[in-house]
Amino acid sequence: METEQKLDALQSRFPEVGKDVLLELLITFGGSVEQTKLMLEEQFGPRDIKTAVKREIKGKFPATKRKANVETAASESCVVAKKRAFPQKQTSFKVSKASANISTTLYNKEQIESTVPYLRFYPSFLPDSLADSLLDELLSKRAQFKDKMFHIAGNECHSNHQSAVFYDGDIPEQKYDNGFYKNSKSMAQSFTGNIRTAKFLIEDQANEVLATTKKHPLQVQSEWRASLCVGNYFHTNKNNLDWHSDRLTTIGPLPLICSLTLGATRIFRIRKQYGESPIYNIPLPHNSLLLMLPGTQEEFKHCVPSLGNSLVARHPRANETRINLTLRMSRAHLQNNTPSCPICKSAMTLRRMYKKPASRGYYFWLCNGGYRSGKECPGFYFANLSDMEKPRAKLYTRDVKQATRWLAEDDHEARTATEFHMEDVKD
Ligand SMILES: O=C(O)CCC(=O)C(=O)O
Ligand SMILES: [Fe+2]
Repeated sequence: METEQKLDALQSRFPEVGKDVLLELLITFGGSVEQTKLMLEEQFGPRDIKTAVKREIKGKFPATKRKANVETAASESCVVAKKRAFPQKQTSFKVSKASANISTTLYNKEQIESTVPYLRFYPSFLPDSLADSLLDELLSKRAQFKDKMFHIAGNECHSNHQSAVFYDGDIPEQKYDNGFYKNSKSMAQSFTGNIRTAKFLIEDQANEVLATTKKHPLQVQSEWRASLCVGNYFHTNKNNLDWHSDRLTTIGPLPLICSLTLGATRIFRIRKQYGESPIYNIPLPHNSLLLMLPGTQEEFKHCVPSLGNSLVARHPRANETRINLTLRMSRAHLQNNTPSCPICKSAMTLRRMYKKPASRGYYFWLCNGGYRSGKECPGFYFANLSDMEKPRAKLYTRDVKQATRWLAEDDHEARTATEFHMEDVKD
């Protein structure tokens, strides 16, 4: 097929992507329409979905604005600020397949850890007095938790829970996730004394667990230190957090994330990113610690639903309010060397492909300009993370053979897929 024909074929499937960008991607993939299509589907959603579903999306998104890839759209509880073109119902499309699946509730440490081995669960983790005073402190800071603001399909959206980002020490110039959210600045705070005390106890627990696991070269090799804490404020049972996996941009591949719940008991849900996965419901009570071990963000999605029964128990002082703190370790060189978008120069977001077995596991950089400012841009690079720990590393490539890839040990489907000529690809 001639290049022009290839471009026409791609354009008919992805009318929202400009021809110049398609050409750039086609070159990146050595002229392979199949591989370019895989990558685009990763961003924009599959194109062979059933007509009914297609029609549903079409009706909701004008063709020019359909870039809001379904994945991203579903990843935040979105309340459209200005226009009503982006319906909240969109979320239900993305999860409908999984919702039809069996959902199982895991009530205790043994059930949680044996069913989802990527998780560790510790009820009543902090000393009671510390958990209570941390809860009181955060309740009193409610005004400092802000809506996350971002764009989907050109519309300004607000999350329907509030967030704050706490930094260990001074607030850095370079914000969490490279200022992914429009209001990253106003969400920034320094660790309080209580958060720092909790951090030390959580770090000890985390390092004890990590010492029992095999470290992958992409993981943090040193002791795990929480330098960053993302707080989520769920004022009532109506506040929720939709299906997502946590962004890897500043915390890197295979991160450990430690999640502490304070206040009301709500359901936390988790399911595999791909395949016919059951949904697991995990009630997280006050002062429980959930460790999401390396690989959890790569292989699973999680959410805190606002279903009527998501509130399991009120808290004597916080009532329906639940505050969640997720402690993370940012990787300085990764953050400093995030590439700029080759098209619009915005900062990019680090993600991992998972939808198709043949491309699953590749890390890639995606322009986040559209999400932050509303100006849509499909800028893309593969991620080459081999020099991630070096101060001035080039962490991107157009060559899939140089791209960093991680596959779960039990992902036989992807390990045996051939479309990407696996024997040529560095794992
Ligand atoms: O509130 C929770 O339990 C989960 C929070 C979360 O997923 C996040 O901050 O990314
Ligand atoms: Fe999360």
